[in-house]
Amino acid sequence: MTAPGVTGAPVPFGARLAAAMDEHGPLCVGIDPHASLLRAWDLTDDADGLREFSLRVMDALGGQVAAFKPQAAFFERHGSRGLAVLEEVIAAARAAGTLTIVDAKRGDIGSTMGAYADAFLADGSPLAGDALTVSPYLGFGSLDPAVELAAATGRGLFVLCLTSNKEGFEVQHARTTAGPADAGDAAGATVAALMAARAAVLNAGAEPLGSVGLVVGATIGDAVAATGTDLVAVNGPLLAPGVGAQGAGERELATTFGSARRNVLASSSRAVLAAGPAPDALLTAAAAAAREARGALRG
Ligand SMILES: O=C(O)c1cc(=O)[nH]c(=O)n1[C@@H]1O[C@H](COP(=O)(O)O)[C@@H](O)[C@H]1O
Repeated sequence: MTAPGVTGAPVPFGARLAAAMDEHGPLCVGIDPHASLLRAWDLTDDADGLREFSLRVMDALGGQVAAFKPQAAFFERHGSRGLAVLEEVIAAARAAGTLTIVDAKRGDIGSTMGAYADAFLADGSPLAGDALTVSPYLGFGSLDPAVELAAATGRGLFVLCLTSNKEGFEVQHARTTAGPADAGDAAGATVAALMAARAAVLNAGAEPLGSVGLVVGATIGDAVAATGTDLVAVNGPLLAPGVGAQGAGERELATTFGSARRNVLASSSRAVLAAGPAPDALLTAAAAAAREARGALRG
């Protein structure tokens, strides 16, 4: 269920996220219920423990942060009961008025991508949050069914561009050769720059922010410049995982994104979750992470 605008059309995700970042600070809390975290919280590593963990996070932080990002893998590892918990988490976030980015990193072709879009982006689907992470490495155009359904329902996408893991360069820094006929100026560009250019076309003219975002890890050092990726031109939200447990902090956030930093949504999972299970401690950890993100990205 998307938030209706004045005209009855859904308010686009980019506008809703921009407002949430202004209100709560540019921080997304990732919900990654690792087995080790369940143990640390004295919970069982099964669907019951997963449910208890996730709903405690919702209770402690719902309405207090710009967004949640449940990582689908940690729900899928508990089978169908785990997926039911993911549905419950999405509904709880909606009830709390907090945006949800479902981190499922889907990517496929044609009608199969259409089915993923139906699952994660259609009104009424229990797995549909406010946005979805997607992988463009079957070609950006393979994401068209998701792009179209997200636009129609006021939802957003985060397209993997420069990921936080050290292996990503093999694909993302590679250069296209002659380039397909429709690549235009991007022919011969790095793959990352091409993905960003494609997102920029979709977000052109959107205010205050388009709804087709990119994932750009906060751990990538000088990769934005090295790949010639124009993050300002994207005019969309930039999801920046890698904060906290993967080692990035205020300095990395401030230096990685340059003049695109106002569009960045920093994302931290384990570093916030490890503060639990006490609700006050979770809230304190999230507030500290949000303060740091605000200082680094909006100071
Ligand atoms: O799409 C993502 O969120 C993502 C992209 C990326 O490049 N790197 C990355 O770590 N992530 C996700 O962000 C989360 C990071 O968790 P922490 O390292 O615990 O903060 C995990 O759910 C990852 O799957």
